[in-house]
Amino acid sequence: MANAISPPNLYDKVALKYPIHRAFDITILVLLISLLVYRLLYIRNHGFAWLLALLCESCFTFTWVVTVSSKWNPVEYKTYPERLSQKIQELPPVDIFVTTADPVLEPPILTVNTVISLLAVDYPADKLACYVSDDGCSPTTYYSLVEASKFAKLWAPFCKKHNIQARAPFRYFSSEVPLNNSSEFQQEYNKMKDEYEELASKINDAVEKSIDGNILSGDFAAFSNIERKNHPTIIKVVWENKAGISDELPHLIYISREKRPKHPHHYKAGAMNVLTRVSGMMTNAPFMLNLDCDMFVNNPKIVRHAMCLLLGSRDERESGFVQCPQYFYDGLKDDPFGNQFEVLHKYIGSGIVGIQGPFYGGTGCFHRRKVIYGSCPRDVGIQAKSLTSVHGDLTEKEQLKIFGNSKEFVRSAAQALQGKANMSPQILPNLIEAAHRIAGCGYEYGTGWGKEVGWQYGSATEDILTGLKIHARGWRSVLCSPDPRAFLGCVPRVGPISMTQQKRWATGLLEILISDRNPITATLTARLQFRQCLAYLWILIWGLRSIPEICYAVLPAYCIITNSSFLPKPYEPAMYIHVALFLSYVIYGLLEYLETGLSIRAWWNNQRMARMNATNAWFFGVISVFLKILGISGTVFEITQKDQSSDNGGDEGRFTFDASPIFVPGTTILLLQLTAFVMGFGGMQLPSVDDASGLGEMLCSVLVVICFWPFVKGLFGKGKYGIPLSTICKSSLLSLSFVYLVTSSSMGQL
Ligand SMILES: O=c1ccn([C@@H]2O[C@H](COP(=O)(O)OP(=O)(O)O[C@H]3O[C@H](CO)[C@@H](O)[C@H](O)[C@H]3O)[C@@H](O)[C@H]2O)c(=O)[nH]1
Ligand SMILES: [Mn+2]
Repeated sequence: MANAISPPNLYDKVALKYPIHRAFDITILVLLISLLVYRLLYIRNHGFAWLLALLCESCFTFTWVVTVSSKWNPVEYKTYPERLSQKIQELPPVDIFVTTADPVLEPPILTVNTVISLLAVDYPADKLACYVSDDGCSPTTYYSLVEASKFAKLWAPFCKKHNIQARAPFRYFSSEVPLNNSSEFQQEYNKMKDEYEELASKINDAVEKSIDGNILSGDFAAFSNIERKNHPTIIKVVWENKAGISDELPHLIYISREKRPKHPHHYKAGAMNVLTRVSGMMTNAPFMLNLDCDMFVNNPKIVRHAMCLLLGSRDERESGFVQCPQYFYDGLKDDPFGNQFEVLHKYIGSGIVGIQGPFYGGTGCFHRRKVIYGSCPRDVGIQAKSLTSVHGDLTEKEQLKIFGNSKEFVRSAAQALQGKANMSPQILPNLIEAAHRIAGCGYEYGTGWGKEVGWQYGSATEDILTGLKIHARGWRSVLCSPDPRAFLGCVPRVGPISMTQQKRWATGLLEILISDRNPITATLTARLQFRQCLAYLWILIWGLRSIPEICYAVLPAYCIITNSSFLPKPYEPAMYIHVALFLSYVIYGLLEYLETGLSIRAWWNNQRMARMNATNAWFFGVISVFLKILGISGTVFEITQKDQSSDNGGDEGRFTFDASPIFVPGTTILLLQLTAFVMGFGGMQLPSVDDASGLGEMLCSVLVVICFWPFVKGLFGKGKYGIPLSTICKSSLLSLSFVYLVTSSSMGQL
């Protein structure tokens, strides 16, 4: 029994080697620095355009430095769930959280599929409990869950018996009928298919009839006469695994937390904290898995894979949390909206994994309950008091202050902090009254929730902020990327929706950067590693990057209009720096895409979307943070619409527009280039001093137009494919004022 003495590893950490990539990284860095040196040396001979180019290129160089640092040591984890039984006696309990917020933007059938797939995972059912938070307070969602739990009682055994991979029924039944000739399987398959169709049609009917709030009764009475943003807490035990049987269904609990108009509810972070507390009181599992409502289980063994990482390391500090990469299903071909992030995951993602560990991505993540409650890794010892207010020596009074005024909850939290599982199984319905109190909107007032413990408030990207807080206390995190992929979610399939999402991210990230919880402070005063700080900066500066991007996109047009230059002339040797930089950047990008198995078209789409997102969505992120600082408006979490299959009727992937001001910057940049062409070719340029614009500026301007080609099409498109007239008017006005201003000020200088 050699195994008993030294059990095998539950996982391996493998360093990945990409020497060619490193060569490109360094080459581009050297070229960028040479460019900056060259600009500085010749700054005296040149005008404003040169200075602006220098400033923009300094920003790009900084971005490149943080990118290279983030990518430098890529790492991958391999997990061996089949060895779990040799290493541990009993699998630990896991509480699962699913959040949904709007039955229209997030159709209940999607949420229900996610929940069903979770109820059917390959893990002892008595060790799981699934909590669904419904910020939409929708009786339709509740009804759908009740019906879904009935279906899941048939579905889970079917999946386990036949070892089905796709455990979200809509996914399973939308693929071809599996080749299994046994008549028993065929019979069961047909039965399950009928059952699922019946469930889907029931849910569909409920959505269409949209249950009338005045006539709700019985089990639904709690939903009668309420408003979505003004209602008491509703908690319902949809299904309880009373006898604790491992092949029954896990518990399923519905929660709609209290909302009142005057109380901030902190969007998803607020919902997560309520889920944390209610589950703490009911099942108090030491591990928690959280998922957005559209992320279904694609690898039924995922909880076991995660356990390899959570239980397999000698020091639990190594795995403060386990994040699965966010992958999507049914993404459009060649990623026209640049939002599938495959290349990003592969290179930057695995690079960050090699530093202090992946960022928390908001979904598909396994947390340790005690880490969420604010604890530090053991080895931090005496330092803990400076890193967290939740340390070993808290009195009960202090605990009540931090965790809120509920003795029952504080007792469960103390257990969780000691890493103990819930010893005595509880009868769930008996706990509902106490649970109501901790789900109330006044409960957190004056406590540590949102700041010292739980999901962090104050940013629209609560995920990054919460993960940052955890890393700052000295925890590391791990990436779990089994084959097949762990979870799959929806990706926006329409341009404007994707842009709104990017805007929210840029907003939330910038909110973190300017707050006192930024990574620089965390490195100086806490235990965030220096290179992890650079990795956080790489993502937190998304919004700010819009400013040099916009300036650089306007620069060629500016130079042509004012007849000045920001590039060396074609015969000057310095031109080689620019050409080499351009070529190595393009070749490197193509290499990454082709190696990932993507097409050249996908590379181009991503490049162009990166420019369009930066100049439009990210810029609006900056504006909304600016308005927040001025106190003019608060930032909001605009929910991403999940199912847009019918929205783009036949012409999927074509960019569409709406009347949102988000498209003004892009349209203006485009109109400026067009104006510049007219002035350049029409001989309307200003007379030049000695530094006339030339071929370089013209080519750059053409390149900008090509990047903004969807906007060119939008200028001439009709309906949703066209840029609305109001946007064109605003942009024309902006462009004209710009041309007037720059020409009149240049004339003044002559
Ligand atoms: O008031 C709210 C708003 C949102 N949500 C839920 O939050 C999740 C994420 O919202 P979604 O609109 O899908 O945002 P995405 O941009 O797709 O989400 C990404 O970015 C978010 C941070 O901006 C993270 O929280 C997410 O996990 C991550 O997937 C969904 O389950 C929502 O139901 C709530 O529960 N309450
Ligand atoms: Mn989402």
